[in-house]
Amino acid sequence: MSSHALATRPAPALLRAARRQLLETGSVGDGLIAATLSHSWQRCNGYGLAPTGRMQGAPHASAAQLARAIDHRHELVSHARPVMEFVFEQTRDTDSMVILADPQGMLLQSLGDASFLDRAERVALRPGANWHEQWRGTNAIGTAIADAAPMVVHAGEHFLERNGFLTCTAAPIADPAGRLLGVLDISGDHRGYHRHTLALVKSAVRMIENRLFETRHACGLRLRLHAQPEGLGTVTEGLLALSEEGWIIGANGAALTLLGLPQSAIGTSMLERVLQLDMAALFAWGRQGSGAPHALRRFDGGTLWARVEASRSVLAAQHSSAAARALSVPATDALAALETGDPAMAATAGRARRVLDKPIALLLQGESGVGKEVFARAVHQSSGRAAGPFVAVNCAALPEALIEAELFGYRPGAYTGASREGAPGRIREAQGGTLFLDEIGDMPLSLQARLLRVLQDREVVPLGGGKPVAVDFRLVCATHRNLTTAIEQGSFREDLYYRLNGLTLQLPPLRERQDLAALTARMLRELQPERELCLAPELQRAFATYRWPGNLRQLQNALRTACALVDDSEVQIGWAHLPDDLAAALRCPAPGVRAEADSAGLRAQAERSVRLAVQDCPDNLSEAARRLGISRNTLYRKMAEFGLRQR
Ligand SMILES: Nc1ncnc2c1ncn2[C@@H]1O[C@H](COP(=O)(O)OP(=O)(O)OP(=O)(O)O)[C@@H](O)[C@H]1O
Repeated sequence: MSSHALATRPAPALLRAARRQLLETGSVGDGLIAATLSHSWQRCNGYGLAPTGRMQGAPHASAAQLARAIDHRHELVSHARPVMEFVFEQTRDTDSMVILADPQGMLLQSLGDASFLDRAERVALRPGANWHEQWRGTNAIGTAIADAAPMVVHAGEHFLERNGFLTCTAAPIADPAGRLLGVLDISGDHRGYHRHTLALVKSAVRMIENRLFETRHACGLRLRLHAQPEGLGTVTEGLLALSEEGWIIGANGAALTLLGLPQSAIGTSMLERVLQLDMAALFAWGRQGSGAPHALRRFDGGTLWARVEASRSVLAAQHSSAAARALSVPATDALAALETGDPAMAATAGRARRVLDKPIALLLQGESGVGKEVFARAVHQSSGRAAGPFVAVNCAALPEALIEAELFGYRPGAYTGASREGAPGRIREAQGGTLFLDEIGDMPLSLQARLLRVLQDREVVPLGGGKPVAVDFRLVCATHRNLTTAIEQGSFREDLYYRLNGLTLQLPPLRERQDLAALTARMLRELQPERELCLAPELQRAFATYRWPGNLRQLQNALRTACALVDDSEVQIGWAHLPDDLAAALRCPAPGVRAEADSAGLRAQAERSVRLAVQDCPDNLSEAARRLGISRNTLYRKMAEFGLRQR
């Protein structure tokens, strides 16, 4: 990370000359002031900010919004707080304050000298205020976010003159997957400027990042790295989290520096590419458990010292999968293929694995597009029924009469339009395998009663009568609805719910997953196996803060488009390769405080998008759904909600 850390600050006269030039010509000539500063000033000019006079309405969160934001970032806040207190102790009585901000520039918490607080209050340097550059011009917090780098903004370097009495030093805080989590800042009276403040902020950020890393990867395979063995265990050590196959799934900044890797390597690189090492040896060291440092060779000949740590369960799992490999049994099941480093997803797969071959029905819950059907297939493939059929039925897609025939089968001539041969029905087709009932919450009540009978009696009676036929299948259901609410409202049978819900598994929405980088890398490999494509770093950052309303489906569609647009000579996916609507959504400043309240606006926006997509593809709703990054079922629901009719 480069930092705008000048040993000496530019003279006020130089700053004045540069500012005049900016206001007169719209840009600042090379060499007058540091490039980081002139770029930031030009951005502020572009935002239409005026350096003098009254400030335009910057957003300020209400107490409830602030509490929600703190709650949303509770992991960051809880790890940052003790470090902030430590930093505050170091800076006490220096007319300054220590501040934590979120990635949108909203101040979450602060600790300050009483003597300075009054003046800070005047420029809204208090929790709830937003210090994004767009509102407050060049400032250490906002500019550190914009440049993803540590930043010092001193006195007249602030774009708004009203902030000129401040000296501010900030550094971004990244999570172990390289995503921006927040910013730590020390702000004070400009007369108290001290060059060592930058070093203090940087090491405080390192402490917070290391604490986050230790919590996130407490259960996996970890490597501590340092150029000297004595450096292991200190705040300067590199920290790496690895998957069993050796993928780098988490890292702190020091580890990336030691290995000479960019942040984009997290989730996309294997450790064997940068170090001469054998994963089996790594596990063996972990099993020794002595904590002794081992020497590792970089391909450039340098030596690094490493300490290996792994939880017992990881070591045991690796041991049994190594044994399975030795017996040439597939080492990983289909569920393992869905684990790309997200702890919630790994826990869900682990719970499913425990009941794989037991007669326990699974109920998958999660938003549209999180991969419920993919998960159901993986359960099937990992189970003893893998050789049998996997039959998926979408209960929301068909009218009641058809779904009844589709599911339970019918005898010849059972109803008008029935085929002459009759049909066994999807339940019987699942014989010996898995029946997946998607959108079970949308199943009509009358069919719920029939399904309940099938599950109780384990036999099906086809429509039109006849002898019951015994059936044996594994049931997996999925819904995005809250079935308990549906029961209260009388639209779902409670007795059926208990039959379906042997075990409920919750699949996390993409915005909450910690493995976005690894997941993206895997999707890119699957889409273009013969190429090594990766995301441009600025896109990675934008992806990490986006909400992904369409979840994995939306991500996969975006990457599919990008793969189609990227030239053969290119290795990085950039803005130009994204679908226009996604690029626009990613570019618009993160919603932060402003958009939160505006759910009516969001609804109107959603309605507009759905109308446009349906207008564009009136005869192909699958295509319309694909463009919107939602499933066809969701599109039908949205069309009904917005009063749009199918042609
Ligand atoms: N682990 C994964 N890796 C790659 N792609 C995935 C993964 N999980 C899901 N997808 C992709 O995301 C899309 C949505 O998956 P799926 O249909 O399983 O979601 P869903 O939760 O059942 O959606 P809905 O509720 O809308 O039916 C599919 O195109 C699928 O290929």
